[in-house]
Amino acid sequence: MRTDQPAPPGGGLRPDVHTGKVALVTGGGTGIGRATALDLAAGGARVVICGRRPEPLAEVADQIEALGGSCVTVSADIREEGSVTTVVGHALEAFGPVDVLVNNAGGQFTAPAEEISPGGRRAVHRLAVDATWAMTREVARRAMIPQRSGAVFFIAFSPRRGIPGFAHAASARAAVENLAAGLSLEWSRYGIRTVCVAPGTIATGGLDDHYTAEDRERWERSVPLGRLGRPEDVSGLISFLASPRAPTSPAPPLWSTAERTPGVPGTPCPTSPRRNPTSPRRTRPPRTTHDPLRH
Ligand SMILES: CCC/C=C/C(=O)SCCNC(=O)CCNC(=O)[C@H](O)C(C)(C)COP(=O)([O-])OP(=O)([O-])OC[C@H]1O[C@@H](n2cnc3c(N)ncnc32)[C@H](O)[C@@H]1OP(=O)([O-])[O-]
Ligand SMILES: NC(=O)C1=CN([C@@H]2O[C@H](COP(=O)(O)OP(=O)(O)OC[C@H]3O[C@@H](n4cnc5c(N)ncnc54)[C@H](OP(=O)(O)O)[C@@H]3O)[C@@H](O)[C@H]2O)C=CC1
Repeated sequence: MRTDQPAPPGGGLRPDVHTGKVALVTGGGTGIGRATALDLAAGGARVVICGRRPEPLAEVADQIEALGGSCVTVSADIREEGSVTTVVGHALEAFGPVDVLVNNAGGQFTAPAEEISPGGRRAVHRLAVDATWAMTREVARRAMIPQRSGAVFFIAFSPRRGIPGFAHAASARAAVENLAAGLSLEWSRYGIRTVCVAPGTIATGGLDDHYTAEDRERWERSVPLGRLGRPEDVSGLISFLASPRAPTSPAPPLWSTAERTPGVPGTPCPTSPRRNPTSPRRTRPPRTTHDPLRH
């Protein structure tokens, strides 16, 4: 099978596969979230996307509408108290009950574990774990539990055993993965499926902005296919799993789009330059290039 072909639009699914559904994608303005919003819309879903910056959201909405779909954007920082309620309120008001929630918003910096401050760890967990749970609970209570159906997606990391430089972020995703597994058992009584997708390393703007070319080359070498994944690899899987074709009975709660060679002791931390080099936080001790796992 050729693996370098462009991904088919809509993940190759029928253009009416999601007709009548409402999907909410957090972080839907860029990368994996953008591809997911486009794929779900290509299948006929009406889509709500949120993120902090309005510009990328507007671009995605324009793209969806140009293809004949419907998209509402909500600019919000979902870590802030109240913003989750606002986002869900907008979704319900615009399109009615949400059928598909994709908890995609997330991010982190990389640093040797011992240099991650409590505030840095907290910043990452507030987004990956707390905001994700707040969004899931809000959508479940206001839409999915009352209508006794729904599909909730979570994004984890692969490899799943821990990643050097990501002690805070990988542990946050482990929490999310466990949440998906627990909810899939608990909420099956409401007809709600909860699924965790663990992408490998996916070539997105987020990856380009936050990691060096050297990190990227090393990641590419670690992928058996020899190339990074595409956002459409992940969005196509999510679109399929949100469709009626997806397995419904005790669905495996974790799906992986790619597996990388697991980090072995000695794998150096990726470097993560700050986006704004004039940031006052640059005054912290320079990040070392030492290998935290090598004695
Ligand atoms: C397989 C895995 C591959 C995954 C790839 C992807 O996910 S690609 C997707 C990639 N996309 C993304 O990753 C999305 C973009 N990422 C982000 O927006 C940020 O990384 C964020 C999620 C932490 C946002 O947090 P925010 O706006 O709240 O940040 P803030 O500036 O207010 O700082 C809060 C705390 O964090 C600390 N701190 C921050 N940076 C560093 C650093 N480099 N070093 C050390 N520490 C750092 C900072 O000092 C402070 O702690 P303190 O001083 O109070 O103790
Ligand atoms: N690319 C990869 O290799 C992998 C990515 N992932 C995860 O997949 C998800 C998407 O990543 P990717 O597309 O690569 O990266 P991006 O950085 O492009 O996507 C992150 C999205 O989340 C939004 N976001 C971030 N913080 C907040 C916030 N506080 N409130 C609302 N929205 C927010 C961002 O928009 P804005 O900045 O405007 O708020 C952005 O649209 C992330 O959770 C990432 O960690 C997981 C494994 C691998």
